[in-house]
Amino acid sequence: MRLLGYVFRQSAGLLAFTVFAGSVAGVAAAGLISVIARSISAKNGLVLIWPFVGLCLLTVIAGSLAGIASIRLIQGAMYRMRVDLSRKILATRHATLQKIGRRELYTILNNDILMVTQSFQQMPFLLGQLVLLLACLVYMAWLSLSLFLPFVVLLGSTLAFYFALERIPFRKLVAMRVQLDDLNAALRDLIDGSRELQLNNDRANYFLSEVLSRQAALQRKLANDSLSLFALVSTFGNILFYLIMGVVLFAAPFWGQHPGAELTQFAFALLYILGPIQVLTTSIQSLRNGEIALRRIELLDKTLPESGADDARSDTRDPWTRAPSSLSLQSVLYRYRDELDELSYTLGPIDVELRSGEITFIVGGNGSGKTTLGMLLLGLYEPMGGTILLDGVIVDSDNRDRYRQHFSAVFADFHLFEQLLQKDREAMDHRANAYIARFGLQSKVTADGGRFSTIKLSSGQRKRLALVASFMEDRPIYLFDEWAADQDPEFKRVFYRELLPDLRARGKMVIVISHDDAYFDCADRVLRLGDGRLLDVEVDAARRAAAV
Ligand SMILES: Nc1ncnc2c1ncn2[C@@H]1O[C@H](COP(=O)(O)OP(=O)(O)OP(=O)(O)O)[C@@H](O)[C@H]1O
Repeated sequence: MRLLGYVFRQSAGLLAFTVFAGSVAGVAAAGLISVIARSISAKNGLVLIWPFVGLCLLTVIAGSLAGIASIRLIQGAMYRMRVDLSRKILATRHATLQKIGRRELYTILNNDILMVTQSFQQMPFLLGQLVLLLACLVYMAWLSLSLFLPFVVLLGSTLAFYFALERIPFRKLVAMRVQLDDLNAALRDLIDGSRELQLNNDRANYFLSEVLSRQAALQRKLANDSLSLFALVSTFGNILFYLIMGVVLFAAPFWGQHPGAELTQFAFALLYILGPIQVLTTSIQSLRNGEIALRRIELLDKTLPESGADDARSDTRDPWTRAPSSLSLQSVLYRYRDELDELSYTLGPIDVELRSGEITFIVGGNGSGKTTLGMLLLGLYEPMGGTILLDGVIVDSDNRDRYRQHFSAVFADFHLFEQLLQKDREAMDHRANAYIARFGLQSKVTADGGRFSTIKLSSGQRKRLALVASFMEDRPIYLFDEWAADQDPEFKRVFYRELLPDLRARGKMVIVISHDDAYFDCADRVLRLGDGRLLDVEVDAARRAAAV
């Protein structure tokens, strides 16, 4: 039902057509049974040949149309589900995404959507079988009400019993899906940490036997338990059904007169509906898988805000029409909470003002809060206290998305896109190739057709390419988090002594998180953090250094 509900919301018309075609196929198949059953007891069975051929054709045509329509319906629904979720993820606060966790997001986007697709895909066939079953029941009632009534009561009780029993393997299936997150985390560790593991066989063996195999074995156990139980429940259900057939047929002579032909046709219909019943009971497990996956997707969907609910999208009114000249933090506070929702770290309160045409360094020891302050400045974290003002305008959830559009950043754990992700590819290629040459990468990579020719480069080279992408954005405010950490001495000098002053000369506000104390003199202002507090603000560092 959940699955049908979702598809219905996506495209009611196509769903109605699928249901209609599937039902026609089911009714036609039931008509075939009636024709075959009648031909067994008819004196001249040949007269039924045209109805037989016609119903065969109708079953095939309606069944095929239902199949094709359902494929389009489901693929369309899955496409929209993927795009909607991706859009919502982009509209979600970074802190919320961090809380949900990468592995959960990956499992939902990869595994769960695929699972739902597979589960949906059999819907029209199952619907056809259900309609066939219902049509056969109607036919059986028409054949003999006195045989049908005890049969239908027994069938109803068996089905109720079956669904009560089926809750047990269903619970195991839910546990299996929950554990899949842990298995996927181990698999990601295997892939991301393969170098470290290949260097140390003892660690690799421990990882294989104690981490990965353990998770894989747990998944196997849960799968074995749930699938075996499903198979048992299904077989049990089928046997009960045979028992019902036996009870109805053997006991028939004891409750009323039944002509031979009526009994034969009823027995034939009974045998025939065994097929749809078996199909429906054995497909329950796959439907349940789809249902569990869809629940995870819906849960994520609810956790993520409606488009624009977290931070209004940038199509809202822009309070900043000119390039900003000042960015102030007033008593800004941010707190991390641990798994138990207890406070684990506090940054701030921080009061500081940054200006355009200035280079500001944020310095301090590991864990002093530099990156956290950077995230607050970028508008990727929302302050838990205090205010951020850009050109005197308070940044809030109505304008935070607009605010973010003033920044370009290269994070310490940056992500390098192969595509330039900008329109007007030709002009962009031209600009990108100019930066590529300036950053000394022209022999390694080119920009062509809106993408880099390769991103398989050394880590320092990849970082230079990330700088190309950042410079291409041409934003009024730049933030670099330990950008120069893995650059050779020559390019480090170029970065601090040429590129940063160039940006400053172009009126940009430049924020640099750095441990390179040899270059602190490049800054107009140095913010020194210690244990989440702003210990010191050194102003005019660059000018004083030049004067010495
Ligand atoms: N996602 C997170 N969840 C919980 N706590 C975090 C998280 N990220 C950082 N912290 C905590 O915040 C503190 C500051 O981290 P931050 O990354 O801002 O430091 P940093 O000064 O940039 O350090 P480094 O120089 O090592 O990059 C850390 O001590 C850590 O305990």
